[in-house]
Amino acid sequence: MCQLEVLAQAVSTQAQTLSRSWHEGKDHALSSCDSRRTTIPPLDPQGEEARNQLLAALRTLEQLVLGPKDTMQSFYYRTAEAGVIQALCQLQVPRHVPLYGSISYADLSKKVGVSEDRLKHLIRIAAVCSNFLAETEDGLVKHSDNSLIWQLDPLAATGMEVMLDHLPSSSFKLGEVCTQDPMDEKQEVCGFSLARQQPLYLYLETHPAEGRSFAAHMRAQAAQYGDSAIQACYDWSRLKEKTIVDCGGSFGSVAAAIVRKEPTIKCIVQDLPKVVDSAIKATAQDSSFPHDSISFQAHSFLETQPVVADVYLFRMVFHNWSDAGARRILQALRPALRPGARVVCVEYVMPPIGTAPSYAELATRRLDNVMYTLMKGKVRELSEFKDLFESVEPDLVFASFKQGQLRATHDPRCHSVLEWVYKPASVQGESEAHSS
Ligand SMILES: C[S@@+](CC[C@H](N)C(=O)[O-])C[C@H]1O[C@@H](n2cnc3c(N)ncnc32)[C@H](O)[C@@H]1O
Repeated sequence: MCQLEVLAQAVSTQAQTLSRSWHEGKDHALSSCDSRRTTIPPLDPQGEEARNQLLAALRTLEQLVLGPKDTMQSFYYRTAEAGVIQALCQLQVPRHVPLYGSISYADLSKKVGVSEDRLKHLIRIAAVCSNFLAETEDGLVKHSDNSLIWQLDPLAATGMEVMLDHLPSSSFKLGEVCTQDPMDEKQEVCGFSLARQQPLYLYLETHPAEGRSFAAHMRAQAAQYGDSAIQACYDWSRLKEKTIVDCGGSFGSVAAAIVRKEPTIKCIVQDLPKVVDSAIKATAQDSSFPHDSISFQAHSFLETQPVVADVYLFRMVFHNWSDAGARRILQALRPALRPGARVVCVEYVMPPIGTAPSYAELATRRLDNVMYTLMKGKVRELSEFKDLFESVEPDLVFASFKQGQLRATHDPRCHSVLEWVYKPASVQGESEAHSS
């Protein structure tokens, strides 16, 4: 059998397994007005693995069928097609198309102030190329599975709009970034800042509506699977009676998940002053928030850490920072470290090239690209994490690594956990002397 047939057969086998798992639950209809589902239904482990394998096989199959020249063309065509979806969103088109039923081009044209002819072209491009919006048999505009998100999950839709507005244009600055900062020494020189003349966080501050949408979308993404992903990723019972500083802990949802699992833990959530202000206001109204166990503190992790604690937690922080920035964060932590203190990172970790299933590596390399483009961040391999910590504080001894799930599409279950313990050489020397 040739590669084409082998792949096609793999697709068929995996599709059968996926279909079995998919149809086991009652609620299996994909995004539709009736199911109100914008994600695939929960699958059993076999179904999950079949989905991963299927996505990888379909991608290889498509490239094989296209051949190299048409594959390369499809890359820039798709970028241009993302531009069409961005334009339709900017014009608020998907919000004017009703959840049920349809709208005429004439009415849509009046609502968004663009000619019927131009709308027809744009919507037909989006519908045919990206399954975004659709036409009824009578030539009216209705939602497709993909555009339904704009009606069913406005928070996700707004987050996607922010990404569509900025990610493609920022990514086309990467060459310039590498020319201006060839050694990755300047955190502020990144695709986003070259495209928008200011870094992402300042841009979001000066565009408050976008800032609020972006932050809410990010929080919703991080909170997928509720408390369970964070509670399962580490044995929090090992930290009974301990104090954790959650560095860059945002609105305290991670801290809340931890103390709900292990109520003897005390947590201090640190973040930038504006975030802490909003977090205090938001949690004050939330009677389910474990106020007795969690306090908030405004502190930049680029400044000397003021709290001596048992554990310093960094969840989804380091991937936002270049090595130079990450070293600053660790340097600022050093003065607070006491023997036995732990540093725990909950992060996406890049598998060394070619070692993980291709679907998992693809998803993680995509994330690496997004982080570098938007923030000069980096998704690190385990060895890169170890080198980073070693370069700043060799007495932080690497203690453990727990691999997150390998999946074709990322969610908090994919987070790995890395742990270091502070064992200063002098203390290590003393304990060795006592034991001999
Ligand atoms: C990707 S979010 C992760 C939030 C949270 N740890 C979680 O896992 O959901 C990064 C967080 O770092 C915070 N942050 C950025 N710069 C910071 C700084 N210099 N000092 C403290 N926090 C900072 C942001 O406000 C944001 O809450």
